[in-house]
Amino acid sequence: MAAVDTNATIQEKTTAGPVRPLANFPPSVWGDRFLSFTLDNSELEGYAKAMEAPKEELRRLIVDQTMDSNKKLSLIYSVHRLGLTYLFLQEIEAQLDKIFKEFNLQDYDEVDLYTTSINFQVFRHLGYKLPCDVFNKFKDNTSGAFKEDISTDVKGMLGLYESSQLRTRGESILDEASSFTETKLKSVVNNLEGNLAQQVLQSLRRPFHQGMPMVEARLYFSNYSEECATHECLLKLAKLHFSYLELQQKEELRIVSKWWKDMRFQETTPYIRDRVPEIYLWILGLYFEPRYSLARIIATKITLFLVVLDDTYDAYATIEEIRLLTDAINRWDMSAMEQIPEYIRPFYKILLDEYAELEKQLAIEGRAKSVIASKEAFQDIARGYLEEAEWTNSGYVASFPEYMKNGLITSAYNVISKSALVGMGDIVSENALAWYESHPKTLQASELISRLQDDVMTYQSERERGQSATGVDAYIKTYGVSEKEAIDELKIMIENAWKDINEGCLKPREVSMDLLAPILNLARMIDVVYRYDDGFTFPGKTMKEYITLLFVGSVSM
Ligand SMILES: CC(C)=CCC/C(C)=C/CC/C(C)=C/COP(=O)(O)OP(=O)(O)O
Ligand SMILES: [Mg+2]
Ligand SMILES: [Mg+2]
Ligand SMILES: [Mg+2]
Repeated sequence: MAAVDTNATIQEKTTAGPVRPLANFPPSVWGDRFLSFTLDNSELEGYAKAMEAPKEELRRLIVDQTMDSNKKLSLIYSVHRLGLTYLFLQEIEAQLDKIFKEFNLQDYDEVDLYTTSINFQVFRHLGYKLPCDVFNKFKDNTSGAFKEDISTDVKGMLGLYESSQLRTRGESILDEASSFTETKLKSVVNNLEGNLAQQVLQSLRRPFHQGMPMVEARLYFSNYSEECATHECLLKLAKLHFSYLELQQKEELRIVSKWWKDMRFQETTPYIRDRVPEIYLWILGLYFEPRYSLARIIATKITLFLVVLDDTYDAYATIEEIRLLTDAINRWDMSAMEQIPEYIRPFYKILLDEYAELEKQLAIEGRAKSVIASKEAFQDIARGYLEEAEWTNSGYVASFPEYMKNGLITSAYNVISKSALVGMGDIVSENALAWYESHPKTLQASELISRLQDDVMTYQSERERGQSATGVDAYIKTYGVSEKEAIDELKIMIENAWKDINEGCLKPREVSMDLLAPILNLARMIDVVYRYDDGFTFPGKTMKEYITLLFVGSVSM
């Protein structure tokens, strides 16, 4: 082996500057693709106008007193799966209040598994805790296991599988149902055909409850054509609604893409993950309603700041630089510019300018507090990222409880959910903000899911890059178990956190569902991005598929 020329190596080291934990992240999948869209407002208004008639017709159907309750629930189910609930929320809740009040278990004695599961899903999705006892009759009284004969009822099994995702703690029949139905569906899926095959494949890949609402609505429209065709007005409204949303979302994506390009992040901090469409998709996952258009743009920008921050701390800055930047973020003052490294000054200036602009805008509506809450959460996560960096720098492996205390912060779900509130308007009242500030159980559960699901999917590459703190390694160290056992335990914690979110969304709720939805949907987006791999660092699968479905090509229906 040739003698190593130590002089050259030493020489290289001094001119090349400090050693940096570079990650060489894969480049953007999309480049400037979404910059060229131009919104035709008259086209948008045309869709809005065309929606009026089918919307009125559907409203009449929803309030129709002569309709049988199971048929009514089945219609509401399709409305919900198509993402149309928000257009009829009062009417739907009035119907469900009435039917739920009349509920008694005996009425379900003769109802088949599929209808029972549709009813169960509608009630649970809309916040009514229909008892899971409605499924008792499908279990064998002696063995206590699910009756084998239901496993030939594929639609019923599929409905039971989707129903089980809505379970809360203590509903053991649904714990069993989830694994029982998943096993059965996997064993038959290859022998199925047509829509039913597509429906089973779709749910096995990701159940509706863990999916991204906007995408799930499109998939339901494609794979449940029979259910969507029960009423002409439903089909018509769904198509027009998708067309309307697509134009609005393409315009929002253009706005944030142009902003990102104008801010020149890719030039000033080239080491970061260039993921603008992916982060916009993530925020779209929180809420797709047209009224939250501005909110999506604001939350996308702040979450893009988080990507710059996370990648700077994880994949570029030295520990000294991290300490200086964290202090500057805590000081939140332009005078701190001179203390931070040259390369991160543009980011710091844009960060402070953007927040100052938001605070000014929201102060006009008397709602600057939501901006301040987001800013304080941003300072909090910078301190959380510094803690991780200090552990890595010293090689310290935190205990699991210590890791999780910091990990709920570095999950970023506190700062993102608070940033999502900024543009939501008057629904974000003082007590809504106070509830978020109280760090409620539902938010903690969403943070835990984000932190631990990400760790399960990224710990190996982070370990290779010398990062000492991940949930997996902290768990192994604290409880002296194998890597596999640690991961299994983390997955159980994630499953239980889902049950807490499901519980938190049931009536009587602490706050309106409008304020809970971003938290629930943030947990859903973790499933979308990290169920099978690190879908954010490597966005060529699910995220690419979803972005293509929603923003590439027109609504072909
Ligand atoms: C943690 C998590 C999934 C956050 C989701 C919310 C979000 C979009 C945060 C912005 C930073 C980011 C993309 C972290 C995920 O990658 P990573 O694996 O580099 O995050 P890590 O450095 O915190 O592990
Ligand atoms: Mg990272
Ligand atoms: Mg990080
Ligand atoms: Mg990670």
